[in-house]
Amino acid sequence: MKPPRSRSGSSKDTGPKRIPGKALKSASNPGENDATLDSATARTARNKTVSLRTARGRTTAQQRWLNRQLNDPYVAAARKQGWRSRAAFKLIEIDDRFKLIGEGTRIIDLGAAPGGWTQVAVKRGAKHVVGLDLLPVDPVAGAEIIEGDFTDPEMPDRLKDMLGGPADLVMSDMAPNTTGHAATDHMRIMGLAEGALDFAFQVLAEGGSFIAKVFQGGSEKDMLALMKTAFSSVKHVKPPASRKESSELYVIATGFRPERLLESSKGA
Ligand SMILES: C[S@@+](CC[C@H](N)C(=O)[O-])C[C@H]1O[C@@H](n2cnc3c(N)ncnc32)[C@H](O)[C@@H]1O
Repeated sequence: MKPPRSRSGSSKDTGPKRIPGKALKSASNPGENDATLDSATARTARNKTVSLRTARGRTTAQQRWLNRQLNDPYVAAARKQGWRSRAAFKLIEIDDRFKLIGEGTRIIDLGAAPGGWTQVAVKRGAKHVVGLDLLPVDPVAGAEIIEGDFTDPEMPDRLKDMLGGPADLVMSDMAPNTTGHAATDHMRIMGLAEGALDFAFQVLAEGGSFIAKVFQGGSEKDMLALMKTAFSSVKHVKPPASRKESSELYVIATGFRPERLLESSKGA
C-alpha cells in the first residue's frame, strides 16, 4: 500500500504538531472502527499484543486488530501528522477530489469523535465548524464541539445557531456499535445515513453539500432517489484510506436544491 500523502504541496494539511490531551475511544468494536486507534493505543499496542500472545498462546480477534493497526501505514501517518484518527485521510482524499471545504465554509460534522474530520475541516480553512458526537471529544482549536445525539429534535436549530446560519456542508462519518451480524450492521449504518440526510435537509444552505458513510451496494434505493431529487449531483466513492476489506463507501451529494425537495414532497 502506498504511504498516505497530504494535499500536494499544501502546508495546511500537515495536521497539528501534537495531539492535545488524551484521545478518546469510539463506541464501535475494535476492528470495525478505525477511529478507535489513538496515539495512546498505538503506543501500548505492541505491549498488549505480546501479552495477549503470552496469555493465550493463540490468535485472538483483538490481537489481529492490534496487529492490523500496527501494520497500517495510515495509522502511523495519522500519529506522525497529529490527526486523531486514520479516518482523517478519508476526508482529505474525498476533499482533494470534490473540493468541498474552503475558506469560509460552514460545516457540521456528525459523529465527530475522536475529532479527525473536525481537524481536517479546520485545517482546510472552514469558517465555522461544529462537531457533534454521543461521546466526549477533546477540544479542537478553531471548532466548536458538542456532546449529544443528532436525532435530538432540537439539534438542527441548535447547530445552525452555533454556526451563525445554515451549513454549507454536512458530513457524517457516523457509525453504530457493530454486532458482527452483517444484515443488522448494514441496517443500522443505513439508518444513521438516512437520519443524517434528513438532518442535512433541515440545516443546509441552498447549493450545500452532504457526505455520509454508507455500506457497499451504495445508498438504499429510496434514499438515493431522494438525494437525486434534492441535489444536483450524487456520487459514491471509496477513498483509498478506506480499508479494502471494509464494505464502507461514502456518498457525496452536491448542489442542494431545497425547492426540488419541496416540490417532490407536495407531489407525494
Ligand atoms: C467512525 S467514528 C467517527 C470518526 C471521525 N470522523 C474522526 O475522523 O475522528 C463514528 C462516530 O459516530 C458516533 N455516533 C454514532 N451514532 C451517533 C448519534 N446518534 N449521534 C451522534 N454521534 C453518533 C459514534 O459515537 C462515533 O464516535
